[in-house]
Amino acid sequence: MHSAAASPFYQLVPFHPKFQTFQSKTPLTTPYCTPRLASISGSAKMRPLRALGGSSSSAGGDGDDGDGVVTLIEYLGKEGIDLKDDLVVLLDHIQYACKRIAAIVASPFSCSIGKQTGVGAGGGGGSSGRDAPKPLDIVSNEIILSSLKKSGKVAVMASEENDAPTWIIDDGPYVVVTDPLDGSRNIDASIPTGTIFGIYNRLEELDNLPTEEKAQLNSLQSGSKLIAAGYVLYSSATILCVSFGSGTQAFTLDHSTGDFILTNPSIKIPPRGQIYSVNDARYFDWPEGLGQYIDTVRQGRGRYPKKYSARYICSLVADLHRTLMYGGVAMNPRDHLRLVYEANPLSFLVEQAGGRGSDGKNRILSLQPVKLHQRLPLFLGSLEDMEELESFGDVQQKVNPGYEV
Ligand SMILES: O=P(O)(O)OC[C@H]1O[C@](O)(COP(=O)(O)O)[C@@H](O)[C@@H]1O
Repeated sequence: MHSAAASPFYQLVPFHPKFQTFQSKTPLTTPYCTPRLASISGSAKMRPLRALGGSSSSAGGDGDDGDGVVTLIEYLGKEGIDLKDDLVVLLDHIQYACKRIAAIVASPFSCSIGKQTGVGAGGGGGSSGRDAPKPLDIVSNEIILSSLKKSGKVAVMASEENDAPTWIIDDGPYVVVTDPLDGSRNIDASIPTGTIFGIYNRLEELDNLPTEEKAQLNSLQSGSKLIAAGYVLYSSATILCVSFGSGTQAFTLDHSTGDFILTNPSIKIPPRGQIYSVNDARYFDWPEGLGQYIDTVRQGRGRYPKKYSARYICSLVADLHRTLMYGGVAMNPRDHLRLVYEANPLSFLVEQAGGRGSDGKNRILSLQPVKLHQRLPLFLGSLEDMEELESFGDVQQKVNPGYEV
């Protein structure tokens, strides 16, 4: 018998508190259990359990101690890129939160969350209708917020799901912006979803302002100030892709140990792909330039003399991940996606992989946000594809007849 009715759903997935401080060398069999730096030692020196066994001598530099396996925490720590301890602790809490979300979106009980929690409309930016948050959006938001609080490293969290940023602690060194579960409108069909996050330093010069004001201003930093950004893709594999400003790396969740394993070091987006990704049903609402660009590349009449293919999952993280892997351009040409917690972190990742993020006219990271839930057209992709697209001039869609689906 399940006692599901008695407790919030997200407490029912297999995360027993005992696993959060698990230190045994015994191989783990329970999925998603990972040592948690902050709860064990608060130090970046803690080494997680090995994914595949192997020697303990260090090869140095990339966290690989000779067995060819590098976990996320090893990569971040002293034997990897050697981030500040505070940032390692924060990342450890973010990856833990995302494992919890991964378990929930894949759970047979996820569809009953709404009934159990009674959550529904509301949420960030006064959204309603198709933009209203789904129960899983709210649950994911709570999971991320709880992890950020427990990290002790975050002053303020700005989320798609909250009208205003949430002030957490005065001396937290970091600011986190996040879309906790993007693409959740697809969730009932088990289509991939994702978490997006960006990390800034707290602006200490604002410390004396009233809380609401400093929360807002810290969250509205330009994307050029990001110190880290990432996404977690919940798909056939759970992928954590992250950049700290020196390249973009992807890690794949090993379900047998609960570790994220480095699988795609130094991702380089191909300079040109052969794929465009857009909601093609809006063709007749597009401006002339965008229509001409798509017509050109799909007929193989562009600078690259091959016919392009269309791929559109309608889940931003999934569409971007494919674009990073295969090249091409992923876009949403209307004012729909959000600058602060979607466009900025994703543009940072794409640029760090050698690509470009633009609103069709300007580099995304050069834009100064003026409000938290600000929307804009978004184009992300391979350098040559982006240059060709922008050469058509008029690519931002202004017409919105009120799409319902
Ligand atoms: O309806 P469109 O214009 O194709 O937009 C789809 C896009 O909206 C998103 O679902 C995000 O919208 P929400 O932030 O409202 O969930 C993306 O994942 C996806 O790329």
